[in-house]
Amino acid sequence: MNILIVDDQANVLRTTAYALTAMGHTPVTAENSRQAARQLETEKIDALLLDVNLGTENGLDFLSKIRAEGNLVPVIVFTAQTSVESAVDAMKRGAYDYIPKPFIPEDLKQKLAKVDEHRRMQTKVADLETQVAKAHPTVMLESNEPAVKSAYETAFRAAASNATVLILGPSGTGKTVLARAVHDRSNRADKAFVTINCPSLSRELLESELFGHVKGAFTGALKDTWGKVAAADEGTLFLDEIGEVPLEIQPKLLRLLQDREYERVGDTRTRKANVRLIAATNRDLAAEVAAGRFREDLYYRLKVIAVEMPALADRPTDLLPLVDNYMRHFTREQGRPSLQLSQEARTAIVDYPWPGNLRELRNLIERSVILAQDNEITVADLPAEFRESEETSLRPGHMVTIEALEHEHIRRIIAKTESLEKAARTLGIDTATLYRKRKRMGLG
Ligand SMILES: Nc1ncnc2c1ncn2[C@@H]1O[C@H](COP(=O)(O)OP(=O)(O)OP(=O)(O)O)[C@@H](O)[C@H]1O
Repeated sequence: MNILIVDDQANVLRTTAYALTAMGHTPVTAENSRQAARQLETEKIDALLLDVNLGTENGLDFLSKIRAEGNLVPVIVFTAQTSVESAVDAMKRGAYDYIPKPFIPEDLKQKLAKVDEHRRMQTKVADLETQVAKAHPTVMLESNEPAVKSAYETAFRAAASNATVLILGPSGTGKTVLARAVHDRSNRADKAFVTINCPSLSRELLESELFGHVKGAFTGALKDTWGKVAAADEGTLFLDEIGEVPLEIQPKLLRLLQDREYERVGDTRTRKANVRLIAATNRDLAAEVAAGRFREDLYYRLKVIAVEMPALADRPTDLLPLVDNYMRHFTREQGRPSLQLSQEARTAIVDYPWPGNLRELRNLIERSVILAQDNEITVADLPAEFRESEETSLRPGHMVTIEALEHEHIRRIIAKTESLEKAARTLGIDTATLYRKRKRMGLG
């Protein structure tokens, strides 16, 4: 942790800094409240050690002041051995803990370990809160599709390393969910997972959002800030839509990847950040490189471990398990445990091309569960595009050839069943025959 020590006695500053360094922390020092305030503004401070007696100043007044400004940094107060009152006063004013002076390094170490644990819990809670807010249905990370299985396997094998993972694929295919799953399987799982959505910000804002800035760096930079790179220190930074990062920022990302170094906007001091990067894009990065919109060196650096999430239309055998997964989740969430999906509605879902991928499917199931009037979701409960596809599709009794009907029937049964064996059993033919038919019809 970066720890600020505030004490007016130079020897205390020196020995405490020495002890902190030996414990693996980075000490920063200040002799009075003015210097301390400046350090809090310019440095990323994780904990503060504050002496009650700061010469002519009272350290506890400084504590009250930073709390009034909304600064929640954990503070451990140095109190005189005999003064119970100042310890009580310190706790009342928002100190995290106190330690009587002189102290032995072991006591300080234990108190700091508690602070560190507290910080971790705070990050975890913030993280869980965002997850809950997004109300992710139970994520399904199994698949019957070889392409998806291989994407998951590669990504999870790389999870334990610090390697950058690039996740490609159309919008709504689960790139963010996969990035999160990689983080959860890494040895950084108990640290922060920080997301930055690149296209939603202008170049200036994106740069400052990533790296932070110093006061006055640009119009509107009213105070020093720390960016998401600093927030993700020791954890994972997820760059969503990296294909849209402006060319000017790309070299800075490359430097962060290669040297783990960066500077805040308007700052000359180089800082280190131990972040693991996961990036995603729905753009064809090779084409972006060819068009001169994406740096080739960054592209090669990113694509060392690249996985591709296919469109939902290319995952036919995953479709119904995903539907059942969402049905379970939303019927529970909406308190409608006996609600079912009718066979016709299932067929309409199988027939639909799913341009919006998993996101569209999730939204459809959520909407249907909320709106269904009886205990069954029927085709009539689905939006118009599903009913149209049902009416225009090939059905017995429509003016179509037997071959076209057979083709359509086989396609749907394959899409609905988990294996070719099961499909063959449903169709009443043997697997080898189905295999041949499928090939001839171009369904495999
Ligand atoms: N494996 C999964 N199991 C269940 N639901 C999933 C899964 N993956 C994604 N989803 C759901 O699909 C939706 C889109 O997922 P996600 O945001 O990860 O896609 P994305 O590819 O990152 O999209 P975009 O490119 O638009 O950012 C979310 O609502 C998510 O809950």
